[in-house]
Amino acid sequence: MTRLSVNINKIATLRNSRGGNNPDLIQVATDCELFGAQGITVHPRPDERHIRYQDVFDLKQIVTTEFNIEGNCQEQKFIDLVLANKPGQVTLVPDILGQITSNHGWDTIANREYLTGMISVFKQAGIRVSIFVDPIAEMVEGAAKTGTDRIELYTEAYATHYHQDRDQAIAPYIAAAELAHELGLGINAGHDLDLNNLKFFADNIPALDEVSIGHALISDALYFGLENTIHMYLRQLG
Ligand SMILES: CC(=O)[C@@H](O)[C@H](O)COP(=O)(O)O
Ligand SMILES: NCC(=O)COP(=O)(O)O
Repeated sequence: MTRLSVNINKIATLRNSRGGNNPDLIQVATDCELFGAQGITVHPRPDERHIRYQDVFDLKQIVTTEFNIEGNCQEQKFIDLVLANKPGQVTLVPDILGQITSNHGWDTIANREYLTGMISVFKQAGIRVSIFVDPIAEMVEGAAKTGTDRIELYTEAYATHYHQDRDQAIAPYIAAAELAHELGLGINAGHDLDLNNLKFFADNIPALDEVSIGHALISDALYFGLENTIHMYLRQLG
């Protein structure tokens, strides 16, 4: 069954907006796991707009499911943060400074040598590595040559086009996942997955190991409550 990793970036956004500790990020992470989340994901960014580097150290002490740290390994501070905390998984995302959110996967062909070197650093530390890629065959093939354990399919395009034509929206992701599986890569997915589009995605993507979901899930929790919302998302994953 596909595992649900809850991204708690937006809890930190709310907390930071008033400068205090409400909502308490550590308590929310603990409760997410209590409510059934099978992983906790954070995406510390250099401007610390939401997840702060200290949050990662604090979360490492209490996360009992799988801890997934996402971010840009082109920042030395990110590399040091991950190696100091040794999460179960690191997800390498090619963000550039000032992006409102992540909006593209790696060019795994142009960055093959760089990614191969970075991936070996984290794997030697005993950390599973996933790299953020678009559902493009050449990028998946390039990912397989870097030594990464998994890819994370960037699902914004699927979410954007889901309502117009869901079969057309998911087609490149099915093809990319089939290729990744043939190449021996694990398959994660994330970005803009929500209660409307998640079940169709999970039902149709072969060998999907994990989805990481944050923005929509936390937004839904404002209406349905966090415990109920996590259960609703888990039900979509069957
Ligand atoms: C890589 C990915 O798709 C998510 O981690 C996303 O980047 C969330 O980041 P924000 O919460 O800052 O939008
Ligand atoms: N890797 C995707 C993630 O962690 C959360 O993305 P989103 O659900 O906040 O768009």
